[in-house]
Amino acid sequence: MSKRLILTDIEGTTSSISFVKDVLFPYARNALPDFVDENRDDPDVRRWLDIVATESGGICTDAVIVETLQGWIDQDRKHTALKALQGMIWQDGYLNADFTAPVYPDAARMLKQWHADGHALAVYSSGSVAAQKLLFGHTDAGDLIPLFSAFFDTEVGHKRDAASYRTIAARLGRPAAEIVFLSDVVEELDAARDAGLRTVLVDRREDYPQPRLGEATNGHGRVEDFSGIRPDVA
Ligand SMILES: CSCCC(=O)C(=O)COP(=O)(O)O
Ligand SMILES: [Mg+2]
Repeated sequence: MSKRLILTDIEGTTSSISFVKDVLFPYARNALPDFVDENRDDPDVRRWLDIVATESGGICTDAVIVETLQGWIDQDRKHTALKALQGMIWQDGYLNADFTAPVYPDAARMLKQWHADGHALAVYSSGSVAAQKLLFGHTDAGDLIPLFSAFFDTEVGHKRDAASYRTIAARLGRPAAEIVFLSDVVEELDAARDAGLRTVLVDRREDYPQPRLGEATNGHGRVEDFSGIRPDVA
C-alpha cells in the first residue's frame, strides 16, 4: 500500500493568518493602482481585470476595477481573479526582499520529515498557484518547494465544495481515502470528507485563541500543531 499523500492549506495551517492579513493583503492593496497602471495591457493581467469588470456589472473604468479589488481585499474575498492579481503583485515583494514568508517551525519540520519518510505532499490554497510557489520558495525556513509534488488553487473549484477535492484526487491519481487534508477551516474539512478524503483540523492557538472543541470540530481529528499529526493513522 502506498504511503498517504498529505494535502495542506496555507493560511492558518502552515503560516499565520496575521502574515496574510497584516503583510500580504496591505502590500497588494497599496500596490494595486500602480500595478494596474503599468500592466493594464498585458494580456495575463487584462484577462483578470475584465473578469472583475464583468462581475461588477459590465463596462467600467480601470479605476473602478481597482476600487472593486481593494474592496474585495478588505472583505477577504477568495475570488480567483483577485488571487491571481495578488500573486503577481506579491512577486515584487518577495523578489525585492520586502518580506519573507513565515512558516510555523513545526510545519516546516514535519513537512520535511514526511517528505523524507516517503509521503507525497501537495498544497491546496485559495491563494493562486503562483502565490503558493512564491510563498514556499521564500520562507524563513528556506526554499520548501522541492518538498511538494503538486499545487492547487481555486481554478479547481472552491475550497468548501466537495467536487474540488474529487478533482484534486483525480488529478493526483490517488484514491480519496489515501489523501489527508490539513486545514484550519471546518467547512473546508467537511467538503473534503464528503469527497472521501481524511481530514485533520489544525487549530493553532496563535490564530484561534479559543480552542475549537466538541461539536465545533464537527468530528474532524484536531491538533494544535503539525507534530500531533500521524498521516498513516489520520
Ligand atoms: C498563497 S499565499 C496567499 C494566501 C491567500 O491569499 C489566501 O487567501 C489564503 O487562503 P488559504 O486557502 O490558504 O487559507
Ligand atoms: Mg486556511
